[in-house]
Parts: sequence; C-alpha cells; structure tokens
Amino acid sequence: MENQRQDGTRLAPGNYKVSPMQETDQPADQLPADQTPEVSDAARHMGSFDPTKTLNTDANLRIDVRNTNFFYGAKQALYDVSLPIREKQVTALIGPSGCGKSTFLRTLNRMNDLIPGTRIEGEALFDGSNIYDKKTDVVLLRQRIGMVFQRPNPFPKSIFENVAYGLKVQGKSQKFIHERVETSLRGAALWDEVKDRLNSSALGLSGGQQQRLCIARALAVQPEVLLMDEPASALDPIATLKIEELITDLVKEYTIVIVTHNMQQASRVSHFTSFFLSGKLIESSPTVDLFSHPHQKETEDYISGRFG
Ligand SMILES: Nc1ncnc2c1ncn2[C@@H]1O[C@H](COP(=O)(O)OP(=O)(O)OP(=O)(O)O)[C@@H](O)[C@H]1O
Repeated sequence: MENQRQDGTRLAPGNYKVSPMQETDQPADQLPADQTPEVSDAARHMGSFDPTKTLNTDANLRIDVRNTNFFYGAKQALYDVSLPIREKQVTALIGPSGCGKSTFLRTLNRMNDLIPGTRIEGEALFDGSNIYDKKTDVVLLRQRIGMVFQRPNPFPKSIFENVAYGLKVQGKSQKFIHERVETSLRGAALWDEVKDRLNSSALGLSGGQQQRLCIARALAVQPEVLLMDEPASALDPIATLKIEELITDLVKEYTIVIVTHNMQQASRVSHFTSFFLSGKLIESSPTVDLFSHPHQKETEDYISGRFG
C-alpha cells in the first residue's frame, strides 16, 4: 500500500517527516514553538533512534494477555483481547478516542479495581500467575508494573520526597533511599536539572520535568514493566521529545507499554503497535509492519487518516 495520509505525509517509521522535526530557513523568533532550533536539536538526537534496529520479535513474553473482556457495570469496554507483551520492547496502543486503550492499559496493573462496578474475564499471565486473580497482591503488582499518567501528578512535597516515597513505605534505610533517589533521577534524565534543589517543591518544576519526576518515582521501586498513558500529551514539543528520548533509553532495561494518540510518536518509539477499535484489538504487529503493511482494512483506514 502507498502509505500516505490524506495530508500527504508518510507514516512508515524512519521514512517520513514529522512536522516538529522539519527544518526551515525562517528566523527562530518567527517560528512556531514546535519548530525552534531547540526542538530540531532534540529531534536530531531522536532521529538516531530507530526501533527497527532493536525490534526483537522473539523476545520473551513479559505479560501474556489472553481473551480479556472488561466491563464497566453493564457496559462492555474490551472484547476478547489477547496480546503478548514482549520483554524490553515498547508496545504502543493506538486507536480512536474511546476505543479502550486506557482501559486495557489499566487492566495490566489492576488500576481499574479502583472503579466500582467493574468486572474482568480472561487472564493475563505475569511470571506464570494471572494478574486478574483475586489472590494477586495488588500493592506488589503495582510496584512491579509501574504507571505514569497523562498529566504529571507529583505529590505536593519536595523533589526528593516524591522519589523517596515508595522506598520509605518499604522501610528502606536512609543510605539506600539516598542512593536510589539519585539513581532514579538519573534514570529519568532529570538529575542534572534538579540535583541542586532536591528539597524544593516538586510543584515548582516545569510540566516536562514533573513528568520525568513521576517517571523517576515509578523507577525508584524498581518495576519490571512501565505503563505509560499518553505520557506526553500534556507537554510542549521539547518536553515531548525528551520523554520520547527517555523511553528509548528506558526500554533497554524495562518492558514498556504506552498509550498514544500520536501515530508518529508510536512510530518513533515503539517496537510493536496494537490498534484498538470499539473495544476490540484489530491488529497487533511490529510497528514497522503495521504502518507499512496493515493487514486489516480498519487499520489501514485509521493510519491513513480516514477516521479517528
Ligand atoms: N469509569 C468509567 N465508567 C464507565 N465507562 C467508562 C469509564 N472509563 C471509560 N469508560 C468507557 O469505556 C470505553 C473505553 O474508554 P477508554 O478510556 O479506555 O478509551 P481510550 O481509547 O483510552 O480513549 P481516549 O483516547 O479518549 O483516552 C469508552 O466508551 C469510555 O466511555
């Protein structure tokens, strides 16, 4: 298929131009915010990441979701979803608003349990145990499968306290906590920006920094899987590129599942992409294949911009 959107831009990873990355001769102060030289620099750096180079279709299954149905009261939001989530790979969930991406993501660490009247069927095997099992220790589960939300949600505490929080709950020693806070902030590419103000309020950070702080907070308890629900949708283009760059770094050590509205973002950062529509998983493939050779008509319609 000629993989062109209606506006003419191509979607195949690595072969298309994403508007924030385009270069121009206009003076910087006359450029839209997403085309400033700073963005171009970050974009150039991102340009060196090519998920096709680290795609591993044989990677171990980290979570094996089988035949999941999910209900909000009488309303069914997921229909018979089966999806293998591979270790140390980024899996992107895409699809139009209301298709069930976030619901699916939240089933993976039982965040939907917090909503009264919800019900789930099927299984999601994580180290041989079913995540949905009533006996699952959800506190431990959420430690092992951490989550970052759409809007940065730091606690109204200091930068240090935000990252140390989970470790204090675990009763770790002061020395351990100090070391882990630094490692986590480094892991979230925030250390250099905050090392001299660890005791300042986290609420004084920019939106992008707050989101990286939330990522550091999730990393502090050493999760194995990171769930990200549109982690950059509330951020400006520079902060967005920093988060994308961070994802491409984190996946060396963690398994990542990311919900995104942005197909170009899925192409830039993910190894696998799953397309949802009306609560059903329509197609799931290596990202490069899904965008260049979709197997289903619905997928082709969606990625070519015919709906959604
Ligand atoms: N707490 C809730 N109670 C009842 N229905 C809900 C609830 N949360 C989501 N839904 C419904 O479930 C369906 C899937 O919603 P979900 O938020 O998972 O979709 P989404 O693909 O993530 O959408 P978006 O991209 O807009 O965030 C939608 O019809 C939505 O209205």
